[in-house]
Amino acid sequence: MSAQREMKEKNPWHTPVTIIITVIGVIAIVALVTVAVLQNRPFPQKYKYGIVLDAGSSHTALYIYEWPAEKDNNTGRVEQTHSCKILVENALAFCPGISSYASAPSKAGQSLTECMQEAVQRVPEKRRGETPLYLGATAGMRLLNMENSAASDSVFQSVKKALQMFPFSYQGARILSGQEEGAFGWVTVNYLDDRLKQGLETTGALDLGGASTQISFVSDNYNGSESPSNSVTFRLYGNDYNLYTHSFLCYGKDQALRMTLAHQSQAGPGTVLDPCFHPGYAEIKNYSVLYDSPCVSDRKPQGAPATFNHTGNGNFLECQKTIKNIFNFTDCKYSRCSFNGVFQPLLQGPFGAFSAYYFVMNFLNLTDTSIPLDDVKEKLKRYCATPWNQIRQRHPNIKLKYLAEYCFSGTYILTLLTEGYNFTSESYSDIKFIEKIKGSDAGWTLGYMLNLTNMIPAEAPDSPPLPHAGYVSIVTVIAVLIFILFILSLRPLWPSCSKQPQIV
Ligand SMILES: Nc1ncnc2c1ncn2[C@@H]1O[C@H](COP(=O)(O)OP(=O)(O)O)[C@@H](O)[C@H]1O
Ligand SMILES: [Ca+2]
Repeated sequence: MSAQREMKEKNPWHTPVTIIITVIGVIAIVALVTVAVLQNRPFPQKYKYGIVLDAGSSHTALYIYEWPAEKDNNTGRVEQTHSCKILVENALAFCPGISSYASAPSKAGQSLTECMQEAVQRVPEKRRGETPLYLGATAGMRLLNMENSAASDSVFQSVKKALQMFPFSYQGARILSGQEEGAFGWVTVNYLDDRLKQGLETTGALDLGGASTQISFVSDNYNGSESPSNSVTFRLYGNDYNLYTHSFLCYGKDQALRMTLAHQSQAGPGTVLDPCFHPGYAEIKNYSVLYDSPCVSDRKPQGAPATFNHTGNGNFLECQKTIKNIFNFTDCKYSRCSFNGVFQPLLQGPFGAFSAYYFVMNFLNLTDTSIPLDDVKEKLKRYCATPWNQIRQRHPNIKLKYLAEYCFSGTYILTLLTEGYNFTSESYSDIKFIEKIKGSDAGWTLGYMLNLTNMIPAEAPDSPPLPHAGYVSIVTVIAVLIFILFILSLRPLWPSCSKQPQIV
């Protein structure tokens, strides 16, 4: 008995002080690691939302964006979660832009109701009040404003009244300048591609609408001084960008078609034999409708009846020649121009081409730009020469207006890119026809919202040096090391073998 008591007394592990220290040590380590884990654990994902209405010349679309609530300032985090196209009741697949309500402005606001109600359902109730809501109108409203500013104001009144009824944070409805439309399209594409935060080479943006078209890119040999009105500067994530951008009003594909047709109708009243429409295509059209646009400077031919026969003969080369008539290539007061005397620096790719560029080239199966340009033209030549009744049979579900115009639209796109912007057989392959990037539509809306909500900082944001998992691992390893050191530091007190008591 006395030997056992002696052993207990000599073995320091059995002293109450050591036991208490060890227990406190273990508790401290567990507490340290737990605090590290809990304190730095990522928050459960909560999202914030933003809504942008794109009031284009041909239709209005609503986009909802979301981003993690605690990371307003980081790139690549804002995503499109929903989009809604405004359709008009009783008019199957007919989606007019707000500018078409010039004669009945009150209906412009009403037309937005369905998509807005959908948005209410999509945004959680407690976020609605803080969700910014923007409406931006583009070339359709620019033209209406030029033609009849009172009608344009009434349309905006109606739209504003309607939007303010919804439980979002309404931030205004306005016409974007062509420069903004081009620049924000460029921001969207480069933001979604994660090129801005990483300071990578940027992608140019080509946007084809119905009433205007935009080209925006960064060119190394362009500093903005030659044509200041084409220059937009940004400082994003600590990088400076000097962007060239131009918007050609009236060179969207619907107005370009109008200008081409008006030019052809000047040949004489009665019939227009149009190489940009399929053989067998024949429609009776109104001169007054054709000439009802500030883009068309020509007048209805003298002594013409109210209508004309629009017939097709499907000839790509002739169509291209006809289209060239709407471009002016002669006057240029700068070192180089695209067309109509507009300055354009040397092209510098890559380029993303979206909106109608994509819709048209996708329909024509021509989005693959690794196909040589001559082969693309050859395919389009064959497509244009295909009789109209065959085209209709092949595509029974495509809206007839689009179907009738794909030959013109494809030819217009190739003419605009090669003759207008000076893309060559080589640089054509720098273009990518895109609809979406990582699930978000390419277009000006996202860039517009990022800009107005200050979500792209001028300087690179500070980020924690370690990710959460790394931080927790390091704290754990250090805690365990401290514990081991502590145990080792008790070593002099450890019982030695020689002192082992003999149990008899
Ligand atoms: N599926 C489609 N096929 C062909 N063209 C389309 C399709 N969907 C939309 N478009 C066209 O895309 C263009 C979109 O232009 P929009 O954004 O409304 O005008 P803008 O940007 O000039 O204000 C219009 O010419 C419209 O007809
Ligand atoms: Ca557009």
